[in-house]
Amino acid sequence: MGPRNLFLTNSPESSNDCEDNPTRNRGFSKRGDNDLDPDECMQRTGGLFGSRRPALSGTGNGDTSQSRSGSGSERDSWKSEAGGESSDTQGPKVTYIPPPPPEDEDSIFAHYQTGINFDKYDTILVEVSGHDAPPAILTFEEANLCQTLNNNIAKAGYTKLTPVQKYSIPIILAGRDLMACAQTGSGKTAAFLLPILAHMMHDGITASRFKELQEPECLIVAPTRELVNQIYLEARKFSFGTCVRAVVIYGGTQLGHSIRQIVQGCNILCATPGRLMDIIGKEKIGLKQIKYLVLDEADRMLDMGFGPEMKKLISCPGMPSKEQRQTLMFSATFPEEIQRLAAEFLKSNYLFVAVGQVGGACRDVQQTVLQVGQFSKREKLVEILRNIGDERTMVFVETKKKADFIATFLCQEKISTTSIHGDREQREREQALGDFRCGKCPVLVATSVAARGLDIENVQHVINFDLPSTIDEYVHRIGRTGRCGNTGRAISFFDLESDNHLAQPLVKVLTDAQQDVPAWLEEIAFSTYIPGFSGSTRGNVFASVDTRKGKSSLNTAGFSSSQVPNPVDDESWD
Ligand SMILES: Nc1ncnc2c1ncn2[C@@H]1O[C@H](COP(=O)(O)OP(=O)(O)OP(=O)(O)O)[C@@H](O)[C@H]1O
Repeated sequence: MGPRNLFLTNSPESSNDCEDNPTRNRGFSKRGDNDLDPDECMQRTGGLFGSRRPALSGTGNGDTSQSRSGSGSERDSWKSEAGGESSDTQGPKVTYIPPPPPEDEDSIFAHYQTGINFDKYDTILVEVSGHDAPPAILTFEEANLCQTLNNNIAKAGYTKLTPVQKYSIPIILAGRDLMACAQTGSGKTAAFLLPILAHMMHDGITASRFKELQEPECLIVAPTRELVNQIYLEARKFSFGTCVRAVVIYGGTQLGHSIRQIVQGCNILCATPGRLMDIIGKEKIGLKQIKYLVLDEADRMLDMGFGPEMKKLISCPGMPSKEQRQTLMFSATFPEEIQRLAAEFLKSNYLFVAVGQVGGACRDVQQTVLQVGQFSKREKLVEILRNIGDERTMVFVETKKKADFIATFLCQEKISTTSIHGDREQREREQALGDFRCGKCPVLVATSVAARGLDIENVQHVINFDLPSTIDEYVHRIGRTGRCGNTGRAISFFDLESDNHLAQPLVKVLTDAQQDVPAWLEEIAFSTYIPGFSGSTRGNVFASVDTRKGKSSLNTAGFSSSQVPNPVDDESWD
């Protein structure tokens, strides 16, 4: 079974798609980029939060809200820009209506098993910084959740808290703002959903009913459509049997469909930024009642790609000030400069939870780095995939065109493959993910649009056909395997022509995750040492704790100078 319509690139639905902009646009670009697809989101650069994107031809896919050169003050520019999808004259309408998820209880609570290393989570060091942090809880019982929530937790197969849950749940229950950083696949979604739902239940939320303007209590934003959909399914699962209604809206789908979902009632809104701003602009969502604002993959939501949108969101009319709402940020990576930006969204007394090392890779993923030149990559990939057999494998490449190209190539090699990237129509993306999830196509070729958050059962392998531009992206990509205590493998092709700037951070990530570091990689890391190097676009590749603690403490949990050759020291990895 081959990928369908692989060459339906540049479809009208997707030409605005800004999900495929990896953190490459945070500055340091490793390649000449000549072979890269035009990355629309590069146009968003020009200063953190400061830039306005130039007008694109409005195609109305709803994941972007540019298209108007808004006039007037910054404060009300949200409205004119948010009209991005509203004009029917701006190109073909998006008509895709995603199929509703199954409603039966078994499907709602379907889950995969925790892995053999689940109990090892208990040994991971956790650091909480900030004042007056409530103590961690050790069991779900200690959280004192209502019976319905406890039933749902049990039906979801959760018997034991993960570390990020132990610390985050009491913090959120205590009403505190939170920035939490924990390894991929360690349960961050439930860490924010459960306490929010507990509060809502406790506050005696009124059942949602049909209204033209809905005023949700909770807003969850995430960078990709598939991820918000996944968060929505989790919210629906945990709110099962309650009167809390969760709704999901995202670009690439019919706007009218999003509106119809919302007007039926909405307590928890899960949204991608562009579609959210469109809907706010259409006055279908009012923000006055927002008590919880969650930024999942928060570092991504605040970087130059989505940061301006998030800034607009918090200055939308009606949005309660940070003092009046609870703001929660979660990610596996949190570069220092982004932590500083985040402060604008959070109360000054926010708490910072670091489970293990900020930006560290999950130790349940066995990482291998192979030296493979550009022209040998395809052959090597086929060799590896033939050895892997039918085990589910995600193959990451750097560009959308390459994703199509490699997927087609693999199909020609009789390896059942599908692909997901920002130039595919939403219908195709969902079909691809579905085919991969169910094992029909055990190989998924993906761009970074699939790097973050996706929780797919049984992904045993991640192959970085192309290494990403940043080490953060690498950590997220390999985190698609080795989830929830299960083990996984990641193989990365390191091209000496283009990847040398990643050698230092890679050595660091491998070492911290107790992986073998190839001698040749260490040598490159050593020889490409640049004092004050800030490649990889992370201000400090090894920021390990709360930036409020200052530089000196940043190194405590992250870096041991004995782990890399001299003269590289903590600071020099900056
Ligand atoms: N306490 C728990 N017990 C059992 N399973 C859990 C528990 N918490 C979470 N899970 C499951 O673990 C998987 C990973 O959780 P989740 O997707 O929330 O991870 P994450 O930390 O957000 O990962 P990422 O950084 O990749 O976004 C999910 O399938 C989730 O249902």
